Amino acid sequence: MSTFQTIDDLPADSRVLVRLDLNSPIEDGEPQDNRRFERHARTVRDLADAGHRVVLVAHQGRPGRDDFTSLAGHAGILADHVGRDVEFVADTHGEEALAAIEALAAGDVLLLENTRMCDDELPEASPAEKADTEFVRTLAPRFDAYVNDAYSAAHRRHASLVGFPVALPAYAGRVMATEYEANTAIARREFDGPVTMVVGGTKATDVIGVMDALGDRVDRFLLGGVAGELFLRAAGHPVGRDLEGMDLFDEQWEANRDTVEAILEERGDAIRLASDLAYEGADGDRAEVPVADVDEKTDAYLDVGSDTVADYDAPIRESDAVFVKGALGVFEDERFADGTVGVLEAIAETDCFSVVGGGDTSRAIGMYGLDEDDFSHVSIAGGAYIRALTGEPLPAIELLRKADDGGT
Ligand SMILES: Nc1ncnc2c1ncn2[C@@H]1O[C@H](COP(=O)(O)OP(=O)(O)OP(=O)(O)O)[C@@H](O)[C@H]1O
Ligand SMILES: O=C(O)[C@H](O)COP(=O)(O)O
Repeated sequence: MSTFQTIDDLPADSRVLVRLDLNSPIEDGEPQDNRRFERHARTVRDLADAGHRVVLVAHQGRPGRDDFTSLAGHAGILADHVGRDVEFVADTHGEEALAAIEALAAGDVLLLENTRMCDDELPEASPAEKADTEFVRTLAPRFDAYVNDAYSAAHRRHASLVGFPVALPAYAGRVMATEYEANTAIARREFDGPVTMVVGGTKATDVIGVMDALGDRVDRFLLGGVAGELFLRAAGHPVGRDLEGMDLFDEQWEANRDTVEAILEERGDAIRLASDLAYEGADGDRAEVPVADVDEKTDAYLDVGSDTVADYDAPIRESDAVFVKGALGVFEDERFADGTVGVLEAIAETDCFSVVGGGDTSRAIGMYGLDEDDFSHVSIAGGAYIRALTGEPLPAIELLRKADDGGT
């Protein structure tokens, strides 16, 4: 039995309310196209092609932040990916929204306004409390079913994520089902051979928490990025100097020092640290230094070095599964992309099960001409991916699961 009821199980001619995650980078006030649109388009297209009436809800940013804006621009980008019109109404659940929902014909697609513009959406609360908000009580009776495709927001207990599945029969969309299967594979430990995790990026506290929680479900951790330098510090090397204007190292070092030292002590054999690092030399070019030669914290290291890339190659090729969380360097700058790209290339060349997660890190695949099809799964989730890796239940997903068990 599959974990969820999916959109393939929907009764014919349903009126469906569909939660997507279209949260995107905003530049000059406009949403920027990204993988989320492309992935969700498949769910929307399949629902519309099946003749359902499709109403979409999604969020953008948070009140008080620069990226908190209307979904008007998102509708056009989504329409291009779906290959159908996506009507937009600048209302979440008022008269205008209700009239537009009422007017839909079979196969029509309508996007409502940013859910976070509705006061009932954000404060986190229990599913029962969220189901009892005016937002959910007003919209739910207009639909036959609720579809959750917003895997990457499933760690939030917001009305559109946990309220509607209490009020309506709930189904998983294509993105939800695919992301769930791939990202929980490591927690379910469904591999016979070695499992490797590549750990990097700037959110050291998050990834160190994952390393701690995963314990021996992972055989080898290959480290880089900020987390990697914190482990090198714990091993006695004076690294971890911030670029001007950043505070990535000292605070995260204080917060994680005990955990890092404990992991090194307990799982030292499983941890591979960089043997060399790259920095910006006096002439502006990439320069490298063996970690053993670093005796003063004078340079900001922006990538792992070429010996490290070579060291990480064999463990990747010997693995049954490789999970990536975070970049090994500042790959946005071509001079410091070797670590991230080298590791991704090695993974792409093997036929192991591979998952690349994190919005930033997965951008490197397109930037450096790698083929997404060479990876088993490229996740569009950030916080939800981190939690899924360790098997932590995500509230919105638990509700879909209960629906499959016949509960509410
Ligand atoms: N040594 C370093 N110093 C500063 N930044 C670094 C370093 N190594 C990697 N990075 C940065 O880490 C970023 C990617 O990691 P991040 O922790 O943001 O995670 P992500 O998992 O890709 O994304 P998200 O969690 O935001 O979806 C890249 O943008 C890269 O520039
Ligand atoms: O972009 C994301 O990671 C998700 O949409 C969750 O957004 P949030 O962190 O603002 O809740």
